[in-house]
Amino acid sequence: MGKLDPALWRDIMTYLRRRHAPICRQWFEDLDLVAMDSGLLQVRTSSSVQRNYLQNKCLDPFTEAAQAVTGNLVAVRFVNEQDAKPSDNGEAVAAAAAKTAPAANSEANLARPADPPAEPEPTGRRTSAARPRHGDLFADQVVLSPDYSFDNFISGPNNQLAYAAAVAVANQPGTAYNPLFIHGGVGLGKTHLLQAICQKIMEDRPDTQILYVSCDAFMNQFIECVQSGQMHEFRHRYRHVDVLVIDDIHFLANRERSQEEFFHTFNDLYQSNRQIVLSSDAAPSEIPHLEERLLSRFQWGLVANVTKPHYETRVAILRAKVKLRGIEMPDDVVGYIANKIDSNARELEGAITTIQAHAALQDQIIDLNLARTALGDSSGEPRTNQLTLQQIIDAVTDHYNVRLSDLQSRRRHKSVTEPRQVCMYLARKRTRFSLEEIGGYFGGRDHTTVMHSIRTVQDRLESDASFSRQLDQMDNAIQRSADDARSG
Ligand SMILES: Nc1ncnc2c1ncn2[C@@H]1O[C@H](COP(=O)(O)OP(=O)(O)OP(=O)(O)O)[C@@H](O)[C@H]1O
Repeated sequence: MGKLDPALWRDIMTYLRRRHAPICRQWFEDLDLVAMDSGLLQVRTSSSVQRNYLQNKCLDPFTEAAQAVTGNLVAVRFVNEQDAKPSDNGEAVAAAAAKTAPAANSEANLARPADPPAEPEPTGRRTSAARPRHGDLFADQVVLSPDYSFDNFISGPNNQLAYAAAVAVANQPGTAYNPLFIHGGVGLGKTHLLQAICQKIMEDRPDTQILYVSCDAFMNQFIECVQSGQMHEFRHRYRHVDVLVIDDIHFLANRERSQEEFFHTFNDLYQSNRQIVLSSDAAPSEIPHLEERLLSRFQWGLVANVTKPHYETRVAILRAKVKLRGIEMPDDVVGYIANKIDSNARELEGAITTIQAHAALQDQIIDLNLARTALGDSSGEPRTNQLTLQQIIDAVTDHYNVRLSDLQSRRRHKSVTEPRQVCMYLARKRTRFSLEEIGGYFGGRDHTTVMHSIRTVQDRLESDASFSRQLDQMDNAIQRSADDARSG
């Protein structure tokens, strides 16, 4: 084994902070360089969650840093105590699965007595801990983020019930609230709470078998298993766990066969007191075309809503995120961001990333001036690349030859629904209006309808080249009119 130069790790960390600041976290300080042998650099982490996260999300920057600092073609591998001392008693092995954008987050902690101990591959993108049991069938797994713990969650009036219920479920899975159903708009912490539940249970009860998947993964696996005659494997996977966590369950809307299968999965788990945790962008009663029997089951336990954070909570979230990243941000900058962005925590985080990137590029400390410039309003004016809703409406109504009053009406004919959906999609993409605001403008529709419209357009863009060209034309027309407005 090669002798370890103590400066090596320090230099790697310095390189990462300079070149890859957004990925750096305070908990990186707990990482340790344990071996450097035959071109393989081993970094010890303090948990399997950290190990899987780093191996899946941060391998490239760490490898780049290690190669830049050593000048050699080294590979990096993340390990933890369990890798050093493999267990043979069939204890739980963490397997990962979650919603990094754009897919949903989900992590599994599957007990697999017959499996070998988890050992990440040095250069692979997926840890063997995340290796599926049945070939590639269950491979669409994502990774738990060490950031998404209860300690890092800010509880406020907007999420108190959901937070308290999540903690109760994590402390007593299967007995506190079953199912726990958390719903709310985008970026409001639903996935964070789901992952925090998983991590707490993994810490306190390592033998618990947890399966955490996105609803998309559930449905895709179901379809594949039906087609390949592997329903036995599918049912074994979903019905032999202690805790089943499914993110974005609203995707079950309109999916009759998936709903049917989920109904039986639910019953099986529920009847044997196993915990079910679900998240959704809408309350059970607002999920379109959800079978009555599922609707009532979703309401058996606790339904908790998360809403937009108030100013004080936004400030606290910003402070927590800044601390997690190990950066300095003066109070006036925190206050400025909290004032400017009132939509959701994801956007608050995005603002921190933008400001951090500006500071790194200009090699400056973060202050109010830099924050204002970074967020695009040094003059106090709205951002220049921001479009107005009217510009979008003009382009879309021109293209489809419809009137705004049609789009705002209750009419559901395709000649009206398509331009309405396109308007909602473009409004969400090109303006800062919230889902609620957009829905309100287009005939008092709720945010779930807007979400549904956006998804419909996105799906079509992927499968219909002619539609995609038309959307490009409208987008170009909108941009031209915005350019004209600016120059005129
Ligand atoms: N109360 C909170 N405290 C700390 N961080 C939060 C809080 N709410 C949200 N966040 C952070 O905001 C980001 C987005 O949260 P998350 O992914 O959980 O949202 P979501 O409700 O699942 O949204 P979506 O429906 O779009 O998936 C995450 O980084 C999360 O840590």
